[in-house]
Amino acid sequence: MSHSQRYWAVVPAAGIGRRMGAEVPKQYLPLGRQTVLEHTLDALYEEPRIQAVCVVHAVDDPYWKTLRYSAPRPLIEAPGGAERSDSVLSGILNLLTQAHPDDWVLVHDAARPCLRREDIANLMDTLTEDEVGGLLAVPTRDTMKEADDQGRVVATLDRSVIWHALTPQMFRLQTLHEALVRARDDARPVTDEAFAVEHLGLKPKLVEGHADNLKITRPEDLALAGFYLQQQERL
Ligand SMILES: Nc1ccn([C@@H]2O[C@H](COP(=O)(O)OP(=O)(O)OP(=O)(O)O)[C@@H](O)[C@H]2O)c(=O)n1
Ligand SMILES: C[C@](O)(CO)[C@H](O)COP(=O)(O)O
Repeated sequence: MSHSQRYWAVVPAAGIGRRMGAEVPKQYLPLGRQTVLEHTLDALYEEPRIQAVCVVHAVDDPYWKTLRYSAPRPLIEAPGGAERSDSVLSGILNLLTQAHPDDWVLVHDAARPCLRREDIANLMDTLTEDEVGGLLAVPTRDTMKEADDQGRVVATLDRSVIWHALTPQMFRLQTLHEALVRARDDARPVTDEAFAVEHLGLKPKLVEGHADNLKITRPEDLALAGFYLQQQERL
């Protein structure tokens, strides 16, 4: 690699939180004295190798401007899209105006505030010389069943090969750009970055993280996130 490698982050924060069913999008719900999104940003800025964070928020988002977040390093804004993958692509396009295509980007959900410092560092250390990139993930713990359309078990799966995909997901900017543009042009829905990269014929690396890096999705998840932040002495 001829240039010195740099690391950027994209935080998709343009969702409406339909499954959460709260009065405000879940990234703006309070967890102690800060919002979910501010805890997430704190976690990313704690990693000194990340030189700037691009927050992707909805164009008409009235909540973003009410935050009084003081970022310790550059914070870039980009407009959100209809799906998560559209929002991530918007962030990538913004970064490509100022970054090198071979720079790394870590995409991390706004709704995952409990990301551990050591998990980001481990992801970066593991992948920095990798050809493809990869993602934090945790192996499944339970016995896994495959169902038919009647909700009846048709198979018990080999759980040793099944992982839960978490974020951050870390790829080179040009790889992720190509993957997301191709997914968009093929009208293929992709629920995470790795899914898009897989369709380029590449194999993202799974880096084991921790299950406390949960995504706040349903109402009961908020209290659990508060508990995990307390355990990490961040609340
Ligand atoms: N069009 C979208 C949809 C989602 N996200 C972000 O992607 C992350 C993970 O998505 P998810 O948990 O599905 O969030 P929501 O779309 O807000 O939730 P729901 O599907 O329940 O509406 C969240 O940080 C969310 O803000 C985004 O930036 N742009
Ligand atoms: C990217 C993600 O957080 C990985 O688990 C996830 O795919 C987000 O979307 P979901 O529809 O809530 O699974």
